[in-house]
Amino acid sequence: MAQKFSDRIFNRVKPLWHTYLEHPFVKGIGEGTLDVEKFKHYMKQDYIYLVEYSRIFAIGAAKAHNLKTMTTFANLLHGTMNIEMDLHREYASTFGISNDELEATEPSATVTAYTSYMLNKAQSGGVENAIAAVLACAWSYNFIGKELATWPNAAEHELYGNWVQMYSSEEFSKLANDCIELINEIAEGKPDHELKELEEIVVKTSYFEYMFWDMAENKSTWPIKSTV
Ligand SMILES: Cc1ncc(C[n+]2csc(CCO)c2C)c(N)n1
Repeated sequence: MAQKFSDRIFNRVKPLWHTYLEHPFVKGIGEGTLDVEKFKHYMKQDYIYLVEYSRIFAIGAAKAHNLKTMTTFANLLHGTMNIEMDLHREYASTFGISNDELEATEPSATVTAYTSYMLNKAQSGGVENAIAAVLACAWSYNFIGKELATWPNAAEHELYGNWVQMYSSEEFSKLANDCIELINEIAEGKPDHELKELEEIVVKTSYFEYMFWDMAENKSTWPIKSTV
């Protein structure tokens, strides 16, 4: 059987994704030692990241060529805005952060660059660009979640256990697999130069994922603090 496009992509990003597992922020979640102030910064930034990210699912649904693709994007949109963002709202409420405060978070340089890149790719291309833009996010979180779930007590940790459980869950594995299935369907019959472009989007978003972990670890916003 011919190699699936997702296998080709995975071979390319695997070394990169393994560096996530070595990242101090991700290790801190898995080992339960992460500084809670870093986690709060991450949660707030991730919340507004997910707002922009959700727009890509909506663009994908609008650009879909068939009902199955449209339904998958709609399910991902629903899952993100309701299930995934509920996790953030629950964490925020335990930290005494209101939903309004969450929503009013000023996006960091990394979040701005990452979401602008994805939105640009999704808006300037066809439905295949939208799926390539969202693939690394949904898939790499499931990759990390499933790995951390095998670490001793990670899924039972009183604070970070819910995070590990959510991203390793069957429900999120299904969402990631739906994205993988979509990219394979969309890749069918496409010439290699077009596949290369899609692969590039997945590689770039994988780099942005690493930058996101760095941003969280360093609690960074913008390089120069504004005085205006
Ligand atoms: C920076 C960043 N990247 C990826 C995800 C994970 N994620 C985003 S959408 C989606 C699919 C279904 O909601 C998943 C798993 C995140 N939260 N933050």
